[in-house]
Amino acid sequence: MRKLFAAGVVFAILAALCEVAAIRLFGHITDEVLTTRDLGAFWAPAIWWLGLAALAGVTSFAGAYATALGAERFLLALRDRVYAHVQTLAPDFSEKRRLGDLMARLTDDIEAIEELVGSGLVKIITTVAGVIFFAGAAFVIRWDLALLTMALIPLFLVVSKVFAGRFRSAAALERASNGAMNSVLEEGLANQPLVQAYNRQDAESRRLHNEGRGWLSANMAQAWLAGLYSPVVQLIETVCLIVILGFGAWEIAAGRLTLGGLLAFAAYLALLYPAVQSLGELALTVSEAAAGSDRVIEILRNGPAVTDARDAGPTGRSQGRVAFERVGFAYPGRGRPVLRDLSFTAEPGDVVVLAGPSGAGKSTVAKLLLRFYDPDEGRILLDGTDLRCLTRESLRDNVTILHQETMLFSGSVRDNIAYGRPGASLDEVIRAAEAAGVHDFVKLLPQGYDTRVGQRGRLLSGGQRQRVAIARAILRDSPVLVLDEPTAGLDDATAAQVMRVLERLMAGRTTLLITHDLRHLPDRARVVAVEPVPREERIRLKRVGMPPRGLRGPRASASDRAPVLDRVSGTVRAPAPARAPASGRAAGAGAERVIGTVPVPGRSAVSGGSSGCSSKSGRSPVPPAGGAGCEEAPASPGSS
Ligand SMILES: Nc1ncnc2c1ncn2[C@@H]1O[C@H](COP(=O)(O)OP(=O)(O)OP(=O)(O)O)[C@@H](O)[C@H]1O
Repeated sequence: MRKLFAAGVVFAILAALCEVAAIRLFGHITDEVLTTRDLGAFWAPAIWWLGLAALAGVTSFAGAYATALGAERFLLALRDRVYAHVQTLAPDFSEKRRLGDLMARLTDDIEAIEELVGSGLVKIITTVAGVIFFAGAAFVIRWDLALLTMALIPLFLVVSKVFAGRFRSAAALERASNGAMNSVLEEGLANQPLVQAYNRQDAESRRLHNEGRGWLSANMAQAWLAGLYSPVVQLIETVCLIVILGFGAWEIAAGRLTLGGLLAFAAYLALLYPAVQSLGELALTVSEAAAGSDRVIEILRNGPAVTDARDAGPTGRSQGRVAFERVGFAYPGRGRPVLRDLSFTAEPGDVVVLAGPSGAGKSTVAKLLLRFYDPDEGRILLDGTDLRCLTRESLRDNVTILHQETMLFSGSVRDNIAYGRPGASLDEVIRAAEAAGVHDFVKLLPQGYDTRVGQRGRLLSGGQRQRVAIARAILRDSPVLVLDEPTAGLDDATAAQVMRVLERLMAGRTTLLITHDLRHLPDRARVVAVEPVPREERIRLKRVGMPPRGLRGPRASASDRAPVLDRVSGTVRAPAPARAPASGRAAGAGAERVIGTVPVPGRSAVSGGSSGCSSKSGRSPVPPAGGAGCEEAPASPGSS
């Protein structure tokens, strides 16, 4: 790209030099041919002039092409870079923002940066070079006239400076309102079924109109400034030309300047002043570009919430032993912790159900397991290794999450299933689809596996989308599985059907099942209740036992109803024998039971030494908060 920009500069300078030489020839023709009426002296300079014009045409085309190519490549690379950066940030980054605004930053505003540092830079260099050449040539003809010309140039610069400041504010407003307008469009289109079902079409149109009005007035402010700028500058230019021509006429009358000299001088000025003027316009473009670039830089300033430690290593295929050891966590910027002293273990083949009220922090457990964030206290282990000692890529290769809201892309059914394992063959896709119960309905689709599923899979039913996502997870075949509310909102029969499909997926894997719904749990399920952290500095740790399915209910004996106890690290131990659920709460499933109350340990209680990355024990002492023994790579903002 740099080479292309350099070539653009060189060609543009060559073109400018050709113009300088052509004007010199014009002066020569005026003095040696027109004034002397010597036609014989015309042909040689005329042929040179033609040659120069052809060369100027070729070089200016080559310069423009090289600059455009460099600019487009720069744009492509910059967009890739910023998008790749956004993908390193915790998903909450985009969730907290308006998507339309984010997209405007990734498209229009990035283009503005290109204008600033790509083609803009080339334009600045070549315009400055043009100013120097035309001014230099004018100096050669008459240095005193040229000095007078130069003395008038600051007038242009003062005017452009005054305009540029105002233009930047207007451009910043226009960028922001463009983002706001895109957000309204994106939200309105993404939620179209809701908009129509709630008869909110007019309200949405009004919302767009209001944002559009803000955008319109910002654009008009820009148009007003740009429109005013040109006549003001042209007026100054005309004044300058009249002064120079008047002075030149006086010099000709005194016999100190030839007509050809004055005409060539005027021709240089005719190129010089527009060049100076376009330098001023560049100041406006730069102002506009700077407004856009501020918005992109704001994205780049956000660093990822976690980075790989310098000594982090990849893990191969994990066995799937997961352990949370006295984990405490608060979202960045939120003082109140979401999780406090959470401990549980899950062995390969286990199904650990994370149950608890809405907002208790169940999904946060999944985010911590995927290492979107690191815990503030305690640690999380995979096969006995602290997650902070693993590379995020290898960790995530071992964990598959099925989100509550099924996420599909707008490609075909096959594309969406194969997303779980890029490069999977059609046979593998079909096997996964069969296991997930997708194959039967896909056979009925017009193009089978090549049928496109529409934006976010909207052309499929909710249940079909969910099964495609399950097939994708089956194909991914990772040892640890996180299922986030897979049966939320489903009736009993459908929930049972979904759980039957999921059981195939869960077989042989470690599963964390986040749910409020305690129906249809597999026999081996153990329930860990996640409680909201109370405001006071004490925490009640709840444990829940799930009697095996089929043994719940009134006919089960007391021993049958004994909970399958979770292993608990820390101070809480297995409870006294279980009591039968009092009132068949939660559709007869094992009712929640508080098994212990433990004080929140002070920092000294949890800082019993550091495990270091080499520790393989899932029961090793809890390290100091935030330290796992791995060296954190510096999370320099914007440097991922
Ligand atoms: N990115 C975030 N930044 C700040 N707070 C958050 C963020 N995500 C979640 N929270 C807060 O953390 C708490 C726990 O959220 P979480 O989604 O883990 O709850 P949950 O138990 O999964 O709830 P539900 O059952 O309703 O899905 C909530 O109070 C929520 O508002």
